[in-house]
Amino acid sequence: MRLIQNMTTIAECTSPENSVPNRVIKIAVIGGSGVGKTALVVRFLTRRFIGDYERNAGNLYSREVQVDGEQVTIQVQDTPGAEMTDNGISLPDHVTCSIQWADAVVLVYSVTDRGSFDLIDRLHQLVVRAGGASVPPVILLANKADLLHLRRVDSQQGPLLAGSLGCSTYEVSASEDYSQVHEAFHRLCCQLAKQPPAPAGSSNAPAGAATEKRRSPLIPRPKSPNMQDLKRRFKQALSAKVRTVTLV
Ligand SMILES: Nc1nc2c(ncn2[C@@H]2O[C@H](COP(=O)(O)OP(=O)(O)OP(=O)(O)O)[C@@H](O)[C@H]2O)c(=O)[nH]1
Repeated sequence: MRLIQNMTTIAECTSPENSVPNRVIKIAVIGGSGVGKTALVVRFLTRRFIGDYERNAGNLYSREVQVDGEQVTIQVQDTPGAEMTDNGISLPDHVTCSIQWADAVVLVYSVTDRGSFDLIDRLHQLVVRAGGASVPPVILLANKADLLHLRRVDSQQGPLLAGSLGCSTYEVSASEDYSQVHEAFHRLCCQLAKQPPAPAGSSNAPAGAATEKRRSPLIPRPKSPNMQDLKRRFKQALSAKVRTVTLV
């Protein structure tokens, strides 16, 4: 519970008498600035595309879903954008902590932003280093596929890069197509759900017991000045079936 203090979560209504804790699947979403990380996370969790976000300080979203017939809690950590600088890569600490915390990582670039594509290799190296002996599953998302006239990364380049990194890739559009986004995240969740369950008595333990050693116990949470605004937006976006919960 400490991990999700002071964070906005998005959850479907659940039965309060359900005493068996759900399996928790933790996913970190990382990539360059403005590639659509928040838009993708929100699209996956709420089906909605909300086109207007403040710069992301790193929020954790949570939702209960069915994966292969099992009720699981998916926690998705959105992260601030990484940037290439003259001295290498500029990476908020939050990103590294999120990778250490996660059971799986979603790497995102925008097909309209060559720089964000060039960052992926470096970000993947970071994931491999942070993972040590147990590198988490990774998928590569090429976002903004709808912006044909602004494309700067050919559609063949994503699969080539993914092949060299040993991960799956999906070309998606958070704004135009929910099903592609859902398929990418859902397949990842299915893959994680097949891993052995966490050891008894550790509800915050990762899905794979072997990966426990690399987990960061607590992600430092930058206080987002935009939290109130985000809450308002999500309340608008959520359907009647879904409620917004803030855990303090
Ligand atoms: N056309 C189009 N625009 C998109 C898509 N995904 C995101 N956007 C837009 O791209 C901009 C950035 O989206 P965000 O979701 O805030 O990107 P981010 O990666 O979270 O940004 P940072 O938090 O600044 O790193 C917003 O104006 C979105 O509306 C997409 O698939 N197509």
